[in-house]
Amino acid sequence: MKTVTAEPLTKHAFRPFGDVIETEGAESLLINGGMCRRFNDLARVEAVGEGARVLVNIFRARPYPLPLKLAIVERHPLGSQAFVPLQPRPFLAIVCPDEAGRPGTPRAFLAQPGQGVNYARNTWHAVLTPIGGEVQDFLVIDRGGEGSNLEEFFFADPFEVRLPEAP
Ligand SMILES: NC(=O)N[C@@H](O)C(=O)O
Ligand code: NI
Repeated sequence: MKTVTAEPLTKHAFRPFGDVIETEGAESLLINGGMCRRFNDLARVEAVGEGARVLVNIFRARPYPLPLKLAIVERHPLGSQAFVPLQPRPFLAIVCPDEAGRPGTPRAFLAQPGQGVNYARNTWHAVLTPIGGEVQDFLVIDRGGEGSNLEEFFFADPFEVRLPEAP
């Protein structure tokens, strides 16, 4: 089984797959008479196709044991999908480049507390992957409407996803 080792989640590294939702390095402005700082326009939300609309959801997700066996990835051709943790704990964002309509080698990004992700429309990704042993809630922003918004791919040879060795 091929091994994928998680790498730090950074805007630059994640750019080909979507957005990192975080205040670090984000443009912001003071609003409400100086009582609030708005970190603005952090992700590109897309919802296309017949009857498309943006959904705001909460996912209460169970954690996965590590190392993770990754046998399937998916993508949403009609919309983006954002995951923002509601508890400040790490999670894994696993994505693949598209290679002529099939997912290439996965890349796993370890999101730190304070980071969320937005998968760009049609980006191959693993389903929501909390780690660390506790159920975790996520605010999820994605697309509703008509038509099929899910394409799945089953790897003939699953990958093993693990965290980097402690320094
Ligand atoms: N099924 C669903 O709403 N969630 C998945 O798309 C996912 O990426 O977790
Ligand atoms: Ni998804």
